[in-house]
Amino acid sequence: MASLSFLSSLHHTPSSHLTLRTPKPLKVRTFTTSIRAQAVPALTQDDLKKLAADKAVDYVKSGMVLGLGTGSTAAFVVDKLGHLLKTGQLTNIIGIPTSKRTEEQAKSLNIPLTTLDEHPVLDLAIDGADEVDPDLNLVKGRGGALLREKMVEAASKSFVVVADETKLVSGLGGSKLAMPVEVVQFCWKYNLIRLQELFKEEGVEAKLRVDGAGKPYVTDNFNYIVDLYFETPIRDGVSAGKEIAKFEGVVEHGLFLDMATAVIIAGTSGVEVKTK
Ligand SMILES: O=C[C@H](O)[C@H](O)[C@H](O)COP(=O)(O)O
Repeated sequence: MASLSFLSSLHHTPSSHLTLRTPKPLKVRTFTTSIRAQAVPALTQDDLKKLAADKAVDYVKSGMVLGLGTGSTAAFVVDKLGHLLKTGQLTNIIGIPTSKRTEEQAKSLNIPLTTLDEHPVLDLAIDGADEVDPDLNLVKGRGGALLREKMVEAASKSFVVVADETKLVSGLGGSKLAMPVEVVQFCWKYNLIRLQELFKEEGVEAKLRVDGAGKPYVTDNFNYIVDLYFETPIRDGVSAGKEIAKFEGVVEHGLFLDMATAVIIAGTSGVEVKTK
C-alpha cells in the first residue's frame, strides 16, 4: 500500500499512549496528529462518526477514483461527497461502492460509479471499521460487506479509516463482538466447526449470522457469515488470517491487516489522525 502523500504535510508527534500487543505480528510505529485539541462537549456517537467522516473527506481531491465504504460511519462520508459534488466543490470524482447499500446511496446522490474491472487502481478508499488496534490493524465486516471492502481497499493507493473512539481495542477480537468470516453456503456448518476448532485456545464461539427473521444472513455475494466471538484477543493476527484462509469454502475474513494508511478517530476530546 503506497503512503498517503497528502497526509505528509501534517505535523507528526509520536503517540505516547499506545500499548502494543504481545506478540506483535506487524512491527510498526504509529503517530498521532491532534486535529482539534479542545474538548468536544455532549456529542452523540453519530456526531463523532460525522466528525471523522468530515475530516476524511478533506483528503479527497477532484478527479480521484474513490473507494466508497459501507456502514453507518462510511455513510456520512458518502453523504458529504454527494454534497460537495452537488455544490461544485468537488468535480470529476468517480466511486467504487463496497456494497449494494452503498451503491444505492451513491446513486441517490448522483455520485458517478465505476468498478474494479474499469478502474483496477484507486486513489483513495475511505471506510469505517469495527475494531482498530494500536498498529492500525482492523476488524471489519459486521455490516456484512467484508469481501467487497477488502477487494476495493486492497486496490487503493491509500486507505483511510473513519471511526469513533469506541472502536479502539488493545488487540483484535478484544471487543468481544463478532469477527466475521464469509463462507460459501455449501456445508457451512462444517466450516463453522473447523473455525471454532482453530481458535479453541483463544476460547471462541462461532455462530452463523442470522437476519431479523432468524434466517441465515446472505451477503451481497450470496454467501453466509460465520461470526467468531473471542474470549481473549487474537494472539497473532497474521497467522490467524492465513489459517482461516486455508479452509476450502472460506471466501474472506474480517481481519484487515497492514492495510490502513491512516485512521481518523473522533472522540470526546477531539479528532486524531493516526498514521504509520
Ligand atoms: O461490513 C461492514 C463494514 O466493515 C463497516 O465498515 C464496519 O462494520 C463499521 O461499520 P459502522 O461504521 O456502522 O460501525
